[in-house]
Amino acid sequence: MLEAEHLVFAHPGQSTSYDFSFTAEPGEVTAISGPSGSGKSTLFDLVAGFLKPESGTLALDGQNLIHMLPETRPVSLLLQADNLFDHLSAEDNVALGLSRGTHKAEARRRIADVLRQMGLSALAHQRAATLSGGQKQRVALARTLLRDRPVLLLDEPFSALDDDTRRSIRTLVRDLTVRQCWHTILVSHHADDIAALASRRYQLKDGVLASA
Ligand SMILES: Nc1ncnc2c1ncn2[C@@H]1O[C@H](COP(=O)(O)OP(=O)(O)OP(=O)(O)O)[C@@H](O)[C@H]1O
Repeated sequence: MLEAEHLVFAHPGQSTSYDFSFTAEPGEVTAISGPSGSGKSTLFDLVAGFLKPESGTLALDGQNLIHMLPETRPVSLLLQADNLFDHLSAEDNVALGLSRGTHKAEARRRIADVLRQMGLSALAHQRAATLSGGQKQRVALARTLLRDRPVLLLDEPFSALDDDTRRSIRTLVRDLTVRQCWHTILVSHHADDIAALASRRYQLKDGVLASA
């Protein structure tokens, strides 16, 4: 279980002080919604380690993550767009999810495997710049699968997609979350995304999270 207890933070020069507490279970999607400017990105930055809280704990299965650097945290992040390097192929973007020192043959096998699982084998050598929005999110998810960190932060990942693509990427997120036992946290303004995916919901208002 991922558990945040009183993660307290204030941006310099801002009057709002955040005090975040929440839990996220493995194999489940936990949804967080709240108006623009309510602090959703701030919360993600605290979980990912880009911001340091003034106090509080953030623990995964009892291990405190607060002192871990962003690159070593058990966390992956997927945004609405711009998750890929446009000049690299789909395959090379996915390869960025591999840990350093993976043997070449093993790397090739694992990359080909996740591309196949995500239905992307035919696009492996295509430059990311030439992919559709849905294909790009699929490639980004393939990289996340290769990385396989237990916490997945999703910041409006479906917003730029048409309805059919949105549904198929949503299904992928749900299936991967269950299969990989990820603690997936979804920030979304869309009630239908939340209804389709979330087992647990929080509303962010006035700097705190309330169960919704
Ligand atoms: N680096 C910063 N320095 C000062 N204030 C900041 C900084 N980053 C964000 N803020 C402020 O903190 C508040 C919360 O911002 P945040 O981006 O977390 O909100 P959000 O809920 O993600 O918004 P949106 O839905 O529009 O993306 C806003 O008032 C914002 O202006």
